[in-house]
Amino acid sequence: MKIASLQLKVYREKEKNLEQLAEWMKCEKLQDVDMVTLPEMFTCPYQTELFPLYAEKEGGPSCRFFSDLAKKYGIYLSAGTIPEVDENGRIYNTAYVYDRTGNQIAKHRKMHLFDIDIQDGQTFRESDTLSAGDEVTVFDTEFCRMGICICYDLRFPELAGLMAQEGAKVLLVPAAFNMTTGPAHWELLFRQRAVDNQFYTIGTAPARDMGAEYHSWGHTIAVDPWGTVVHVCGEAEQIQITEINLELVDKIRRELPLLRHRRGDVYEVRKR
Ligand SMILES: NC(=O)CCC(=O)C(=O)O
Repeated sequence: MKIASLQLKVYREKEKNLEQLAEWMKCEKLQDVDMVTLPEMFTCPYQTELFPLYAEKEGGPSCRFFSDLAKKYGIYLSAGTIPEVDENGRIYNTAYVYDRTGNQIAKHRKMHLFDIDIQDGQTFRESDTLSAGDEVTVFDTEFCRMGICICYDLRFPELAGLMAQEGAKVLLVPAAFNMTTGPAHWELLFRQRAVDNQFYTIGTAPARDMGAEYHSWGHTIAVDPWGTVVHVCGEAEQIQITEINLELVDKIRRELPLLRHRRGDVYEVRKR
């Protein structure tokens, strides 16, 4: 299975972001991939006050655009995240995934809102305009089961653990770390979750734009189930191609059987 992760720049205009995606999709490198993954909030600059302005209902114009693109190229599309508005006017940071025929096969609302305040570093309060989701999300492809969570969600090992317990062999993470926590924790977290759960972790980030209000760390990354970094990008726009070796997942889980060695008789991680 071949996954292409697109580290794209985020423009202020929503339509321009969709247009650039359509252009990137024509690229030669993408013609034989099985899945394309996109960054967090890739149609909307990462600014809390903009989320309500860019928000769309599930099935809205951006969703239709993604679905058409998945169908046109016959690929799975993990369409990053976009702001979603529900019937009560609540806004979520939402990831949608489409199959090769354009059907929506997964939807994940970010569960852990990114509210941090680091002295002399990054401050952000997603909860100013966003609500949190409460579903753990896995989905099936013809290759394997996959899980998906969004950026800050990755910091919570129980969530990734639940997806592994539910059979995920690849974890997709649309994300946008920043210049404070990115250098310190980005690679560490992707490696840590991969080693804990013996699955691939794929993080897709926006390219860095120093003219934007929020500076993305970039560094779109793929880590294998042994914890080895398979690829990592820099800060500029780039395509990362990852070959997923599912036999490696099975081999590592067989030889170092962490999932079987959990002491379910003493502790457990479970959904409420
Ligand atoms: N968009 C996010 O959730 C950012 C998360 C982040 O940077 C972190 O350090 O965690």
